[in-house]
Order: sequence, then C-alpha cells, then structure tokens
Amino acid sequence: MLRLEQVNLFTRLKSQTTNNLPGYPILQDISLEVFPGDRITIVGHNGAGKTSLLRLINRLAEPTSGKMYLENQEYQQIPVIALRQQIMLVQQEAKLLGMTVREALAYPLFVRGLSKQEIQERVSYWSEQLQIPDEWLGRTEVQLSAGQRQLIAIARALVVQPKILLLDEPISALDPGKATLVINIITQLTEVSSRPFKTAVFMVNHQLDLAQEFSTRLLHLQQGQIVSNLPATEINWEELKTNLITAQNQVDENW
Ligand SMILES: Nc1ncnc2c1ncn2[C@@H]1O[C@H](COP(=O)(O)OP(=O)(O)OP(=O)(O)O)[C@@H](O)[C@H]1O
Repeated sequence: MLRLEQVNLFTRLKSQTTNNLPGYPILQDISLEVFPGDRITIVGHNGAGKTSLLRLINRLAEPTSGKMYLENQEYQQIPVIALRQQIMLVQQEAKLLGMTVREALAYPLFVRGLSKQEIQERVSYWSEQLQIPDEWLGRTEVQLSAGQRQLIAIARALVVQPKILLLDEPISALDPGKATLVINIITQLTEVSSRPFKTAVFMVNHQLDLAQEFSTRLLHLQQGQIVSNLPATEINWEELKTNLITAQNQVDENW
C-alpha cells in the first residue's frame, strides 16, 4: 500500500550568497512497507523525527533522496491533492481555520464532491461515534478546549475514511475515556472489511500502555533513523519503556 525506499530528508539551509548549503539530516535511510489494516505506533524521544516522517508521508515535506510509493505509484506521479485525498494527517496543533465545527467536518467531504445529503449523513454518523454533542457544531475553535479541538481534528480525518491515517499525538489532550473511545474507533477502521479497503494507521503516541493495546507494529526512531521496526507481539514493552526513559534523560543531559 505504502512503500518508502532509502528515504532521506535534510534541512534545506539558505544563505544570502548560495542556496547550496548542505543542511543537516532529519531522517536518514528510511525504508518501510505498510499494508492495509496496519496499526503502527511511532516512538522516539523529542526531535527523533516522528513528526517529520508523518509530514513526509503526507507530502508536506519532500524527500531529499529516496523513493516513496502509494499503491505502487511513485509519489512524484501522484498529484498532491489526489494523494492528500487518500492520506489524512491530524497534526499536533489542531486548527479549524475560523470555521465552525460543522463546517470543518463538512469541508473535506465537500472538496471530495460528496452530495449535501451524504455530507450530512457522514458528519452525523462520525459525530455520534465520537460522542460529539450537537451544541459543539456551531462553535469555532476559540470556543473549544484543547481536548475538544483535538477530538474535532480526529473527526475531520475520520469522516473522510482515508486509506492512510497519520496521527501525531492525537490523544495527548483527551481524557482517559475519550482516548479509549478514539483508540477503539480507529482500531475498528483498520479491521472492518465492509469498505473496499482497511485503513492503515500511523500514530505517534508516548502513552506506551495504550500503544501496546493498539499497535500491530512498532517503529522506533532515534536521531532520524529507524532503530527497530517490529510486530507488536515481538516487542518487550517493559524494556522499551526503560530504553525510552534512559534515552530521553541522555538527551536532556546533553542539552
Ligand atoms: N522545518 C524544519 N527546519 C529545520 N529543522 C527542522 C524542521 N522541522 C523539524 N526540524 C528538526 O528535525 C528534527 C526532527 O523533528 P521532529 O519534529 O520530526 O521530531 P519529533 O520526533 O516529532 O519530536 P517531538 O517528540 O518533540 O514532537 C529536529 O531536530 C528538528 O529540530
């Protein structure tokens, strides 16, 4: 479904005299293959490259070298709009861009050409699934709490029922009940086969207990490189927790 082959991402530094400064590596030699229904948790300490990897897959960043394929078609051959119709990114900072919640949920469906009735049906179906109360629908982002905004950002991605869902710390502001609800709903999306495809999900998540329940694979990034990419059943979760805490402490000491 999605394949990355030896992808590198470097910062592009510019000076007043040249555009050819080398920059420094953000992601190095990233190769991975993703299949329908995969639930991939990405872990790694701050600055390891987790967000950059999601931005690369959503094409908000262009690889410096290497190849990326969606359904065996090279990224360069896919118009960006077509790619983003299949791959939805929920960023850490949810923005509704001045829209009301109702408009924000309807907009991605409108641009995909769904009829007014289909849009209404999808918006009410997903609002109900995520337990979004009717009274929120007329609000704008300044009238929502951080957790409420996060839930709306997730809903806005789910209404589209994308092939690939990229979630950057999607449950960090949610209370435990809502976090579990979101995890369960997303898990169903990856399993239900009534649609022509099962969604594949990448989730950056520091809550390893939830990650352990959720994931089918775990991708561990360190300084822009994949240090492990294993099925969740092969992970020693206790060891991973200790490793991540140790790695984070070492980074903090170096600062
Ligand atoms: N636009 C940019 N220009 C230059 N450097 C960048 C840019 N975006 C990210 N970086 C650098 O790339 C590295 C990876 O950043 P990234 O945001 O992907 O890390 P992360 O693992 O998501 O971190 P966190 O857990 O703190 O969100 C960091 O060293 C960061 O400073």
